[in-house]
Amino acid sequence: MSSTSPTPDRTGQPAVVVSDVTKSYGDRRAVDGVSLEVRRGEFFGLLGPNGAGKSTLVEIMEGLRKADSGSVTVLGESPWPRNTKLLPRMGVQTQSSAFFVRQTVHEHLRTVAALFGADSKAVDTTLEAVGLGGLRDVRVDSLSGGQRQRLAIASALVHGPELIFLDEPTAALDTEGRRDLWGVLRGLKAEGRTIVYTTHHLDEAEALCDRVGILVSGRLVVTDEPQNLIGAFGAASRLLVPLGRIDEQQAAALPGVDGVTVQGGHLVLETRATGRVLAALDPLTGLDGVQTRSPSLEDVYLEITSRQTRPSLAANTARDTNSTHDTDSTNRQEQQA
Ligand SMILES: Nc1ncnc2c1ncn2[C@@H]1O[C@H](COP(=O)(O)OP(=O)(O)OP(=O)(O)O)[C@@H](O)[C@H]1O
Repeated sequence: MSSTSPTPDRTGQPAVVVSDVTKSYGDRRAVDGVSLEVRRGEFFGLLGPNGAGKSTLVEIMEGLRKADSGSVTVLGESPWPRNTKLLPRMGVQTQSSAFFVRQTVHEHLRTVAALFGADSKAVDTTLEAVGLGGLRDVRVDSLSGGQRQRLAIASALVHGPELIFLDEPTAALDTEGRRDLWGVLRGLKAEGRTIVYTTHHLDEAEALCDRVGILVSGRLVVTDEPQNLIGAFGAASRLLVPLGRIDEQQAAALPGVDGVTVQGGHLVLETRATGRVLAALDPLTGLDGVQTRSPSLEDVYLEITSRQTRPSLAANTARDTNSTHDTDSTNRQEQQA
């Protein structure tokens, strides 16, 4: 999208290195000993429930907040105290991005581009990319919430930064706007840029991210590729059987079925042995109309976050993952056990 491609990295250093970072607000521990690395060119998603510490952690990486302890390196530099050398190399969209509200959309973005010494031609291409081309002459204070969000994203991208931080960039967007932004983000990754973003949309994280990290109560519980997490946690598949074929008790008694619920017009059979259950269903009901749903990142996320918030299971997860720090895939087998 941008005319400026990121300078190829010849150092082999990760884009971001976070080591044992801690941050409290009063007696509330928002980030609790987090360590992680984001590789150059990687699309990294930070996931977690409300209040888990995602924004605080991202703002520490961006140099907008000071960690209480631990260290952070961004593109080989410390982002704190405010490091002006990093500003042209980073794009930042926060949940409270500031705007020049009396300017038009185009004037606003031109001002932002000028602050970074960016090419003014990038203003038009960036507005088009985020779907604001038709609103260039509208005043910022007349924009809807979703349109402002697009402008905040445009403001983070207009100077062609090599590392982009986006905090819930699709939160206020409609379905079409979300899908459009996915295209923009994929384009940025294809240009070799590194993206660190937070989201509550698990389908989006699964579709876009090379790796995700899940934060719960300030602690990084796991970090891995979405597909690896789905495999490692052995989340259940679902078989949807039209109602009236078999009853709940019969379904629950089938070998390999872990649970049965009724949803809409279907019995939903949870299983980690799809083939066995299909083989058992076939002689009873036939397989016509039976649908199979594979486990998703959302299933794994719900399993991990509920384990962490239920004390007895949290103890198991802490033991299984060996450490609550950057576990990556190394402990996958233990997690499964
Ligand atoms: N400026 C602040 N002053 C005091 N407490 C804060 C401040 N910012 C965040 N917190 C608290 O720190 C914790 C982590 O907040 P943070 O915004 O980082 O979480 P989050 O994961 O980004 O949440 P969300 O998904 O709701 O945006 C929360 O308990 C929040 O109430």
